[in-house]
Amino acid sequence: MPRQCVATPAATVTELLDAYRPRDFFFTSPSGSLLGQGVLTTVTGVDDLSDALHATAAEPGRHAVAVGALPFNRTAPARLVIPATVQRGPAIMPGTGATRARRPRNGTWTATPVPDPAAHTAAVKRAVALLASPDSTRLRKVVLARCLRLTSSHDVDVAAVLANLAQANPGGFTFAADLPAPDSRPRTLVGASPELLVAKHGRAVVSRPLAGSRPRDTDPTRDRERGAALLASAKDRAEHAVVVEAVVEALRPYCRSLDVPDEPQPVTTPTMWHLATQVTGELRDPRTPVHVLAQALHPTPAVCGYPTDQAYAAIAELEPFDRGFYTGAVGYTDAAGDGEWVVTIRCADIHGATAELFAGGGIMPDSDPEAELAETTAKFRTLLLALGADQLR
Ligand SMILES: C=C(O[C@H]1C=CC=C(C(=O)O)[C@@H]1O)C(=O)O
Repeated sequence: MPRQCVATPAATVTELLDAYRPRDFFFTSPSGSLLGQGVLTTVTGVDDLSDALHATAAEPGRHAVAVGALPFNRTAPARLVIPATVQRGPAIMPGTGATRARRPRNGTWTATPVPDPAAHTAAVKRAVALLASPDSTRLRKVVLARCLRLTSSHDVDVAAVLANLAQANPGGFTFAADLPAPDSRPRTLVGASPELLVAKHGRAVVSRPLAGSRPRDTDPTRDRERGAALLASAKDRAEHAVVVEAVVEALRPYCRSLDVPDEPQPVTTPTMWHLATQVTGELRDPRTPVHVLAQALHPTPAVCGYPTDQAYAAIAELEPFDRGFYTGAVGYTDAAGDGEWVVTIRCADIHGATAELFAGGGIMPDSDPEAELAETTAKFRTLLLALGADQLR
């Protein structure tokens, strides 16, 4: 019987980041940090995760932990791992300098947008037409994304990118997850998501969907105006409401009570404003594992659209690339079924000297194609800054 060694609490976030190597799993959130190293068991279906966790005998008195990533496509294989060792640490305390940035040694970059900006605005126009079409009266929202393929003259320093993301986004969910690679070099999904898909502790469940965005402005007055304009925007509030409705609909069967604020809140990351709603609930059965809730919620209309099947079909028609693990979920579950899973956005898929960055936005009947393009450009900045490639924007 495999045994997992879990040390908790173990280390500072900086120690965990310094110990991180490609192929490990790293996750930090406002409630703590985790580093998983080595592999005891690998699982490709989220439905098999609970059995794998229970089969893993933890050290006496300790809990086993499963970590990993779910792809956007619910029928594609997930990458879920029970690591050989897990170290837990505290959350990053914003403003305390608990983490430090590293200068990435990546050489010179070339960038290829897929699709190119003009093709993305054309796809947004087609989506707007689809949303208005009498044939698709039920399609209310679709999320369209684009990819920026970067190639460096050197292999990308994934540990430096991860440290930079953690340092620049102390209030977010920064992660690195190993992915199946086409050769012997590691392939890593790395990012700093602002969006909590679901967290569960005992009976308590929390989801914080985001939808509706504006780029930040360097001028504080104009920046505040952008936040206020976002909160006042009918288009963004409608886009947001679709997501909250779907989150509530997915959680309701599992919860004996749910608390849903009437109004969204404007929240910031270093690069973006978003509308957020914190949904909290009490589970009927506290043994429901958090990954089961994540699977019930995924994909929310924040990353796919609504209704899901029609939105999924529109994405397949309009996006000229495979999303892979972008707009999936990343997180961990412990032996009690508690844990956190976040929406895989503001991320890159890094393999050798290439980094594929992804960014999308929710398209509504009144979306402006140029504004949607600008939104994706602004969202790329989270990763471009961490890569030391911000000059490419
Ligand atoms: C799909 C993405 O963002 C989603 C999450 C927050 C806000 C969004 C928006 O305003 O469109 C998107 O729904 C992405 O960042 O790639």
